[in-house]
Amino acid sequence: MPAAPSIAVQHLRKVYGEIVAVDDLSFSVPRGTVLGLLGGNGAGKTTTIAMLLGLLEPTGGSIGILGIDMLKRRYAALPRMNFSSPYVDLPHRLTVRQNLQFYGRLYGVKDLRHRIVEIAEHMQVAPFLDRAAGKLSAGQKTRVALAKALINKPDVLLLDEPTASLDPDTADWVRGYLESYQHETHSTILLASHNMGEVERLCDDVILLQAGKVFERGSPRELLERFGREDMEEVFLDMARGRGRGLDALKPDGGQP
Ligand SMILES: Nc1ncnc2c1ncn2[C@@H]1O[C@H](COP(=O)(O)OP(=O)(O)OP(=O)(O)O)[C@@H](O)[C@H]1O
Repeated sequence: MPAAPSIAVQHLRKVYGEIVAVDDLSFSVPRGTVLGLLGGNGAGKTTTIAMLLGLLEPTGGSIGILGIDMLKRRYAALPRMNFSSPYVDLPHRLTVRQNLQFYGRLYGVKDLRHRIVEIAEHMQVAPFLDRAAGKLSAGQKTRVALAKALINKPDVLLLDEPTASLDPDTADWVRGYLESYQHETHSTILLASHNMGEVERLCDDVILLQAGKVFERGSPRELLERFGREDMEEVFLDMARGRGRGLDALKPDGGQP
């Protein structure tokens, strides 16, 4: 029997008053793969990630992570997950070390002292472990957020703009790190990003989201072929400017009314 996907989302919906932020979204992510979630501002990426984490209650639909129903038993899955987001600040007054200790305990990390030293070295935050988190530069904060996201060696990692604010060299190095982490641990990553090079490099599969709905889905290579483009930046611009075909165009009637 094939293994259950690490992430299984069905008919997910989130409505804020008149705004439909996520509209009947269904997808699954097999274990050991990376899914990219792409979309313009307001497409519903952050809302989707917040629902996967149980931070936001869906208006409808279901979410399974590692075979666990997140709407009923999320506390069984959370210790094996983690996330980073530029929209969620770590407590400002605590030092980086105290933050990592706090989250490490929350996730029940064994031999936490050693793990903090290890991840601080990997994410190159060791020189400012004893500085208050609120007093770091934007790029330093991003690296601390990633250290926090990896503290429990998660099986499922949700990354919202993981390289935001990083200089090109550091961003490239972080992508390399995530690539090796994913290969070594066979973990599953969901990546929301506006960086198309990052998506092409890291993702096995990509969902193009528009107004909370799936506009297109495929591997970067399939999307490039389907759109007749050379890189994902051009694919993204086609979608944003209404030149993409969308899933309707793949239906036998070509989406004709
Ligand atoms: N708390 C809220 N109340 C009302 N509307 C909201 C709320 N949070 C998000 N929205 C709306 O839901 C839609 C999806 O927002 P979301 O933040 O998920 O988009 P996004 O794809 O992450 O965008 P960005 O790339 O700008 O981060 C937007 O129209 C947004 O204005």
